[in-house]
Amino acid sequence: MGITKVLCGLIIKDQQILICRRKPEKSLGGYWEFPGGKLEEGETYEECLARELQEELNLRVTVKNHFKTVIHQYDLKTIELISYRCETEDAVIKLVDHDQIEWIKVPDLLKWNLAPADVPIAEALIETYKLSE
Ligand SMILES: Nc1nc2c([nH]c(=O)n2[C@H]2C[C@H](O)[C@@H](COP(=O)(O)OP(=O)(O)OP(=O)(O)O)O2)c(=O)[nH]1
Repeated sequence: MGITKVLCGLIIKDQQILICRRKPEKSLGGYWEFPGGKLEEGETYEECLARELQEELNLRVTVKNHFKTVIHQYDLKTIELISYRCETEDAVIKLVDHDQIEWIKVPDLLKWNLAPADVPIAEALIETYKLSE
């Protein structure tokens, strides 16, 4: 089986980052993640992320720089999780694939039950945040 490419957005606003909890009926239900989704054929990474964030949260974002890519093997599949920093002016979020969202401080990320593939991204973000202080 191949590797599924998944894009996710690191949306930081007023010093806080957005995390979303996957609905219980979804794969990895109940885990917190950086919102995003699977790359479709013919899309660039930036197009995929902008589309997913619009569909899932009704957020219009500007996709900024690539942050980190993680390859993670779950029991049933392997994903390549590609994270980008994103910015948004929108304040209102609509929930479609998630049942809860939180804006949290970056140093608190590991206190949440993150999807396993997201943990190395969270760790790297925390390190970057420490250096920038
Ligand atoms: N969107 C997103 N997905 C993530 C993250 N971390 C992580 O392991 N994943 C996994 C969950 C899903 O298996 C896959 C993304 O697919 P999706 O969000 O389109 O969800 P889905 O339920 O349609 O996917 P599936 O697993 O049922 O095929 O990547 C993350 O931070 N963001």
